[in-house]
Amino acid sequence: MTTPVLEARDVTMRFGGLTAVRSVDFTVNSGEIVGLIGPNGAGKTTFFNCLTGLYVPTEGTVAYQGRVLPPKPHLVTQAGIARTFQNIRLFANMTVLENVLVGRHTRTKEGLWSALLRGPGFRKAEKESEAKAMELLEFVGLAAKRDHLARNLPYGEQRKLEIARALASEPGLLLLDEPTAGMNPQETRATEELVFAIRDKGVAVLVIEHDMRFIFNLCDRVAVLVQGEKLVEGTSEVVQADERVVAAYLGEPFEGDPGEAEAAEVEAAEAAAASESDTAAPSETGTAAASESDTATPSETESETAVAESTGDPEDTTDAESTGTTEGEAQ
Ligand SMILES: Nc1ncnc2c1ncn2[C@@H]1O[C@H](COP(=O)(O)OP(=O)(O)OP(=O)(O)O)[C@@H](O)[C@H]1O
Repeated sequence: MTTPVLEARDVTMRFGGLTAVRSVDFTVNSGEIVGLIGPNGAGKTTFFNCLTGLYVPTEGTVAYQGRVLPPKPHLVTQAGIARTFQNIRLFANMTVLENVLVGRHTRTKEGLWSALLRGPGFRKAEKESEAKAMELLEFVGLAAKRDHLARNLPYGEQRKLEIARALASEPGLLLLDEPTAGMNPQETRATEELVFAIRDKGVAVLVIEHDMRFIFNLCDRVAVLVQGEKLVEGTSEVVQADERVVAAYLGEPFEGDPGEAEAAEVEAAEAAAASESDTAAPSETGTAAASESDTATPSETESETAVAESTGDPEDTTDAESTGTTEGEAQ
């Protein structure tokens, strides 16, 4: 029987005047792999951050196994939700094993004094933790590299290590933010197998990814965010066949487009402003030239944006998201 693991209700996140996520309802059931897709800037990571307590949603609630979660990352992890990040976040100068042991801290009972005095209780707990961490390293295929520094692992293995560390907190739900970003096809395929194996261990998975083949192969259900709103949700077949999804990715407007009302408002305001200025200064010379240059500007800006966007995708490897965590990056 499937039961809801995660239930987000009416989640909205605003940054000043910008609504990045708008009234999103979302459920992940036990045993499911669910995909969250959408064009750049659709609000996917913001929504993840609301689920994991990094952001306090402006409105709405997030519940895990029926209990509303406090918006605090460590309490969310303790409750049973773990995540990886778009930009890899490992302790670069720690070993592979140590990175996984850090992930276990929410599941160990030994306190600070016990750790400092290294009493028998602490040593026993430490042994158990190490055995569990090694099991996870076997699971992701990194056991042989237990003593390597995280920073020396190849990129694909750093991603695996992040997943092992997330699993170390023994979650019931794992959130993966672009797990195959920067991977070659073989690594992507291996990640797909790994996610299936995680699900088979009884952990539900929610994954954000831009690689559509990966998503549609992997997921039992896919939700599409566009401009902060959930546009479509269904099986891979349903989502792939929905013309609104294709239009959203191609940037074409469609009926009921979440941005349509706003665009109409802006157009109406611009038209009103133009007709006011026409009435105010009907005989001014140079109006035509000014309006020509005005119309030229947006397309110049667009092409600048297009160039900026086409010069690679640096965000995934070097930029840190501002999360307030104290973790170091491996790169
Ligand atoms: N901390 C923040 N402060 C202000 N605006 C933000 C913040 N984080 C995200 N945004 C804005 O919210 C919107 C959604 O961004 P978000 O990163 O969630 O999108 P995304 O779907 O994850 O995009 P991508 O696929 O490119 O990672 C964007 O317009 C972004 O600029």
